[in-house]
Amino acid sequence: MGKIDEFALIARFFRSCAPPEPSILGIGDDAALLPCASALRGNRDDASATLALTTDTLVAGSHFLPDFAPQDLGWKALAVNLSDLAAMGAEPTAFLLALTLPRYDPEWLEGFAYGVQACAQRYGVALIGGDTTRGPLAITITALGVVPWQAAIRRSTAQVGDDLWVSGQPGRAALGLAVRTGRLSGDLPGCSEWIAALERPQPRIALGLALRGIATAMLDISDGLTQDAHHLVETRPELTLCVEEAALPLAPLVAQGAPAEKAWAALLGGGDDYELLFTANPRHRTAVAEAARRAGVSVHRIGSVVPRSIPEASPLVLVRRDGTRTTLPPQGWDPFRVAEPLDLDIQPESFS
Ligand SMILES: Nc1ncnc2c1ncn2[C@@H]1O[C@H](COP(=O)(O)OP(=O)(O)OP(=O)(O)O)[C@@H](O)[C@H]1O
Ligand SMILES: Cc1ncc(C[n+]2csc(CCOP(=O)(O)O)c2C)c(N)n1
Ligand SMILES: [Mg+2]
Repeated sequence: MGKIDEFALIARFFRSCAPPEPSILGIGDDAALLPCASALRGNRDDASATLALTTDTLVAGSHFLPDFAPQDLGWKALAVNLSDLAAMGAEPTAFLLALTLPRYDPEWLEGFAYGVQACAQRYGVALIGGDTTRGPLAITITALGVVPWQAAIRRSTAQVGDDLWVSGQPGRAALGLAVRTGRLSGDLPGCSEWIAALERPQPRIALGLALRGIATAMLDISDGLTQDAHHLVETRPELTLCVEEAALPLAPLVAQGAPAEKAWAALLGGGDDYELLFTANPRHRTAVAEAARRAGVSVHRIGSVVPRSIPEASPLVLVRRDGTRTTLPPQGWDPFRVAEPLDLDIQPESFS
């Protein structure tokens, strides 16, 4: 295959099939939005109820290592889909499960089903259908949620002057993967937490719901903080996101024993984290903190949205501790690029 990334591929081959219908939100956000006079969740009379729909695949070797426990795989396959609903501020309802299995292995299936069930129960979603076939191991889940059309939090609606926030501790999953592949020692104090982030991600459903009416734009950072941050301004050439180095939650990873350079790379471009990246007006700082407290998740204010000075200026800028600025390139996961996930071109100030 020639050199192309995932997003260029979708734009080139699939955009033309997208609905011209303005009442549908199609390709380009974490989930599609399909308005329907819905009977779901008792919203029988609520014509504004909208379905949020998303699908994600996990493929052996590409998304998980061969020794990944089936229970964890079941949990993660559902959790990564629910994360895309969380990123819209949607309430998850149900899911479809398409399984491709190399062989019938009841012991493996029991573990996998147990993990799916645990995640489904935790987030109150029902399995309503799917498909089962034979082939190389792959799991595709399609998740459905509900959100009033006006309440859905899109990627493209950040405002000049907004704060930029991130939930939790991005970088842990990439460090967990580095431990699992022997690139980091398994004796570091943070290991069990990093591996839990990799194997049992917690979709930020409660936070997504609590941020309705507060966040102006949002997405989940499955691919890596800087790469996904670029998506927030992809359709907004008049905006730049400024990320303040001093505000990034790097210290907790280092305190847990991650070598500073690896912690930095994992934080900015590791991916597989499923935290929420969002913007909100500064007058909502207390409301954001309160939403996070209610959801039981930490949030960090890591930067702001500013006007892009000239069209060629960078969509994403790192503001160093001394106030100097440098372009932040999109770093993160791309299934069509094979790269060492913890190698980054850009270094924190202390080692450059
Ligand atoms: N083959 C495809 N055809 C049509 N749309 C697609 C296709 N693949 C992806 N998309 C759409 O492109 C957008 C970006 O896709 P992507 O899978 O990167 O979503 P994401 O939320 O950024 O990442 P993740 O899958 O890691 O959650 C989404 O709106 C998705 O629905
Ligand atoms: C063996 C192995 N290799 C790589 C990774 C990292 N990884 C997998 S999926 C993903 C992001 C979302 O993917 P997608 O956009 O394809 O849904 C990342 C960063 C892993 N966990 N295990
Ligand atoms: Mg997403």
